Parts: sequence; structure tokens; C-alpha cells
Amino acid sequence: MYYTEKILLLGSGELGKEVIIEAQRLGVETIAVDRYADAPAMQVAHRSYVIDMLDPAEVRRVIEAEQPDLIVPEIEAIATAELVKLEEEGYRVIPTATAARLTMDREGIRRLAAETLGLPTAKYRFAASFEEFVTATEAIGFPCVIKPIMSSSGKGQSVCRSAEDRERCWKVAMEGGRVQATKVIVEEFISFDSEITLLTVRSTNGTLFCAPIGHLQQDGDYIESWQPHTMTEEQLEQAKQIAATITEALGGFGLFGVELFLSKDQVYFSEVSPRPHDTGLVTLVTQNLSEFALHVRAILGLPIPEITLLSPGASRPLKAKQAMDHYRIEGVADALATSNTQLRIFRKPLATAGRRLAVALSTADTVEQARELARQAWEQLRLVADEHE
Ligand SMILES: Nc1ncnc2c1ncn2[C@@H]1O[C@H](COP(=O)(O)OP(=O)(O)OP(=O)(O)O)[C@@H](O)[C@H]1O
Ligand SMILES: NCC(=O)N[C@@H]1O[C@H](COP(=O)([O-])[O-])[C@@H](O)[C@H]1O
Ligand SMILES: [Mg+2]
Repeated sequence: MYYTEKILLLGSGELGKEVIIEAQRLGVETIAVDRYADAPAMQVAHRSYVIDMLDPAEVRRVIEAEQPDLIVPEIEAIATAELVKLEEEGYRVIPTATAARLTMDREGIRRLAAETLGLPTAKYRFAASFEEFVTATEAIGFPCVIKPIMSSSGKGQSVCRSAEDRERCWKVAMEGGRVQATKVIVEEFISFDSEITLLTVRSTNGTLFCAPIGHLQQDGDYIESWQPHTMTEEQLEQAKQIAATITEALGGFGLFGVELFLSKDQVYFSEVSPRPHDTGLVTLVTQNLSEFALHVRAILGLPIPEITLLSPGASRPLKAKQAMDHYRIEGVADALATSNTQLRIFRKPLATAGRRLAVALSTADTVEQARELARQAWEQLRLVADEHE
């Protein structure tokens, strides 16, 4: 039955903006919350709040004031322990408060995947001090990948290549997460052939999969994605099996982005977002229902009769190279002169180094052609510091 009237998004970036647009298309009242004003989703929501989302009292205050039917986490860095309490008091958290809590913390989700569910992952250790970190790198060996346990989009992540490199990597992790870091994961470096996101939807229809999305990452953040990604039937079966297992364990309704590494004889689980995934922006142009439309249908308990890939496609994000208080994006008309290409410009108020500010989306008869079109469009875009605003 369809009766939800109000959703509250915790996190209001470019992914949340598309979720809000889809929710509004179904007549839902939308509230956007984030740590800064004029965040992308706030620009389209009915109302918005700026709070410290890591402060449990502030999260509770906004939720009690708004009494939403659904609380929809959009980012990892939220006071998720408070969401667990709110859920116990009767609020509904998407997909579940426990899923939000486990996935905000690399330790929670990795232990669930590897130790409880027995899924194949890179070897790993956790370290809460430099001394523990030294021991962990000795156990895992070099090269290894270091990440703060609470971070996303590659923040605070580095590859440690030798014992001499350890101090640098420790410093990057301590300073670079979304939250002051206290602990890191040290992971075996997997020399994978390719990596994918398998978007997996838990809905009233059961569990459904989108066609696999291939992507390239630089400094832990995505720089290109495409759909479908070519893989063997066996790899796809293994990928679906892993995705079904982890999403079943997390439970609830919604779309999940299951990140997997593919090598010749193994599919590795890497991590999972219990929400739309950045690499899945490509579905805005490739599918009958985008990942955002699918998330909204699933969380509202609405049916999803089928997910159809309408065309191969690709996405290429525009990322800032340096911080700029005021900026503008030039070359939009030239980019849009590319055939079968669209842009999404997020209108984030500030640029910081590495921040994603827009994305080019293209379709074509083949993935290769779509990647080429997205690249052409993206090459036309220029970020310019704007002194006069
Ligand atoms: N153990 C590993 N071996 C090899 N490469 C890795 C490993 N862990 C991470 N990477 C690379 O770094 C990328 C980002 O890692 P991860 O997804 O863990 O970071 P993240 O900060 O959560 O990023 P996002 O929030 O964008 O998903 C991966 O997609 C992969 O390309
Ligand atoms: N990999 C996760 C991801 O892409 N999340 C997206 O980025 C936003 C934060 O961006 P910001 O750091 O530029 O504010 C989040 O709000 C979400 O939309
Ligand atoms: Mg990731």
C-alpha cells in the first residue's frame, strides 16, 4: 500500500538531489538535511535544515520536529547510533538503522561480510594507533591500502608501498576522513582486472539486479563509469550471489551499491552503500528507471515490475582541482553539443580539491562509444574561479 507522505534525507548531495526529484514525482513531501547550506538536494526539497549530522542531539531535534514517515540516510557520516534509538522508538530508517550504522564504519561492514557471512574480501587488519598500524602493515605486507574507518569518496585513503611510506599514509588517514579519524583499515592490495558496482534493489517484488556498472577510480574516487560492464556468466553469478547475501544480511527496502573487484579466478566483495551509488549516476540515461527512481519505489513499498537497460552508457564526473570560494563552469554549450549527452550540474556552493561538481552522461550503441562521447563532453567543461560573485 502507498501511504508515505514525508521523507527526510540525511545528506543532501548530488545523489540525494535525484532521490528528492524522484520522490516529488510521486507526490512525496521532502526534507533535506546536511552540514552546509544550499546543498544540491536542498535546492529542490520542500524544506531544509543545516545541522551537524554527527551530533545525535541535532539529528534527533530535526527528526522530532519533522516527524518524517521515512528517514533516508544519503551519506555515511551521520550519528547512526541515534538512528538506531529512533528506530526503536518507532521511526523507519532506510534501509534499516543497523545497515546505516554498519556501513558508516568500515569495520562493521567488513567484519559482517568476511567473518559472519564468509564472503571473499581482501585480507585486512584494523589499527587504532601508529604502533598497531605498523603491526598491521607487517601482517598484510606491501603494497597495502590504508583507509580511515569512517570516510568515503577516497578521503584519507592511500596506498602504502613500503615501511618508509607508513608515516605519510598514517598522516593522510588521520587528516583526510570526513570525521577526525581514530582508526584505520589496512587492506591487502588486490590487483584486480576490473571493478564493478552491482546495483541491487530490495523491494516488495524481492531482490532485483541492474546490469553491472564498470568504473575507474583515481585516489579512491570515481573518474568514469559505464554500463553494462562485460564479464563472464560465472563472474556475474558470483557477483549476484555476493550482492544477494550482503543485502539480505543488511535487510530493509531500498537500493544498494555493491562494490566488487573482478580478477580472473575470484570476485571480491569490497564494500556496499545502502543507498544510490555515485558510479550509478550513469543509470540516469541508461535504464527505464534510474537508481534514484528505483530507490524511491523500493523504500515506498511500490512495485518494480522490471528493470530494463535501454542503452549502453557512460558517465564522467567533473572534479575540482583546487579549492575555490566562487567558481563557474564554462563550456556547457560546447559539452551539450555532443550527441546523446546530458549534464547534471550540482551547484555546490564551494569547490574543494577533488570535489565532484557536475557529471557528463552519454549513451551510444556500444559502451566504448558512450565512454568516448562522455569524455568529449567532459573535455569541454572548465572550472573557473569567479572573483566577482
Ligand atoms: N584493497 C584494495 N585493493 C586495490 N584497490 C583498492 C582496494 N581498496 C580500495 N581500492 C581502490 O580504491 C577505490 C575506493 O575504495 P573504497 O570504495 O573502499 O573507498 P571509499 O572512500 O569508500 O569510496 P566511495 O565512497 O567512493 O565508494 C576502490 O574502488 C578501488 O579502486
Ligand atoms: N561516494 C559517495 C558519494 O559520492 N556521495 C555523494 O557525495 C555527496 C557529498 O559530496 P561532497 O563531499 O562534495 O559534499 C553526498 O551527499 C552524496 O550525494
Ligand atoms: Mg567505494
